[in-house]
Amino acid sequence: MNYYSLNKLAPNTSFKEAVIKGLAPDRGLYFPESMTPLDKTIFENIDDLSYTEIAFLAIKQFVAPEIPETVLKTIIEETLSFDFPVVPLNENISTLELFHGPTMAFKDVGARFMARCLGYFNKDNNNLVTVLVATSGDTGGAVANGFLGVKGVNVVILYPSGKVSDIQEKQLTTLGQNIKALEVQGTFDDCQDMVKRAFLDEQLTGQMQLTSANSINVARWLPQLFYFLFAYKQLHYKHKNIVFSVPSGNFGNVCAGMIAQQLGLPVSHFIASNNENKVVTEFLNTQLYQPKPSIQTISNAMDVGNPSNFIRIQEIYNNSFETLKDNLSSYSFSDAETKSAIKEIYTKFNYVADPHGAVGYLGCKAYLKQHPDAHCVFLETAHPTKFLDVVEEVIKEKQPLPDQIQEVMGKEKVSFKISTYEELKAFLLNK
Ligand SMILES: Cc1ncc(COP(=O)(O)O)c(C=O)c1O
Ligand SMILES: N[C@@H](CCOP(=O)(O)O)C(=O)O
Repeated sequence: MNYYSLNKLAPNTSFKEAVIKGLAPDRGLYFPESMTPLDKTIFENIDDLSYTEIAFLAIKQFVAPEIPETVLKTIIEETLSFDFPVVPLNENISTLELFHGPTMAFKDVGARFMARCLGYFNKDNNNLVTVLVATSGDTGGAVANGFLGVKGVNVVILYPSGKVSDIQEKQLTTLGQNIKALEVQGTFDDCQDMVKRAFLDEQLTGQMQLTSANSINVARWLPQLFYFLFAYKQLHYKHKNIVFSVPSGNFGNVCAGMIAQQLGLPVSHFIASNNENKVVTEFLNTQLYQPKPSIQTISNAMDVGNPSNFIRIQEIYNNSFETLKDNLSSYSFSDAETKSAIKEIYTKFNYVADPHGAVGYLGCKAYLKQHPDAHCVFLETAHPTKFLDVVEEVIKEKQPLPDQIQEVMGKEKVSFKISTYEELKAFLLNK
């Protein structure tokens, strides 16, 4: 598959080059040149297919021919070595748990898939690749874990100081080896801007091969489409009118769901559920797209004021506002509403949700008011214990710590403080 830049000022490129570059030279995001819908029988016979078979059939067109099918099968098997259960809450609402991976956030799949693709592309050369990542909380930990010890790859993670949870910070600052963490005095958007600026800096790109492990990288973004197929496999026999409520920040996840829809997944609608960072909610109400500085909330991984992937979403729907509105609704919720939702989910359904999942639940409720016949699946994108302070305060109960979390708790944080792009550049050049 070839990819084109959404800024349309750079040459089209292969999957391999798109993964190694991350962002196109014109600063555009890469987008697949074509998408062939999957054979209908795949959806008809989905019960007979395993998760790895479904994932293989869905992604192979995007990575061929650079990743041979036998290699792809191994990459997928290693990537998907944990479960993706759907838990029903009532007749109209289920949750898809995406936190059973090593860092207990949905980013694990994309990070593990991309690390293995890059490892494969790098196996025969000695060129060192530097992976730059901006994180508002979860991407950093997942990328640190997924890329730890990958030959020929150094990872530099930028995170906003004081704006990630304690456990998230431990996950991204304690692994050592080829993983370095930079603590930025600023917001997630500042981190993301610095990363994007580095890709354009010829002094840097002349001396090192830089790539991104944020969802701007197609190998990080596209595997997220698996989740929607896995949910369908578990629900299709019970519910016909399935909609997904996706807690959204950088909009990579909901956009991956839309790719699954383009591949033929019978899903009738998407809901982008937001916290107070609501540029897309406002766009759908006003047709004005106005990025804003991000606001700090208790669903911190969604504190994004200028979501990278919105441009891909517009491309999927041919930049038509009407088509977009037919396929996407968006709602925004305050921290107080999110806390009430955590409480409600616990008291009504005896289920402990994290603040991001709780925003997704609220999105379901808002949508179901207008569409009572739908079955809404909200994505539970991180494990509640990653946000221990908030969750325990709301449900007033101590939560047991899963092994993955206990493992990092006692480790020592190592980070380097920076405030400006110049400091990032100096760090990269002196490394
Ligand atoms: C727990 C959690 N929920 C939701 C999101 C938002 O996902 P996206 O950036 O793909 O919109 C993130 C971060 O990406 C996250 O870590
Ligand atoms: N919410 C993310 C922000 C970055 O999103 P990405 O999907 O583009 O990596 C985080 O947790 O870091």
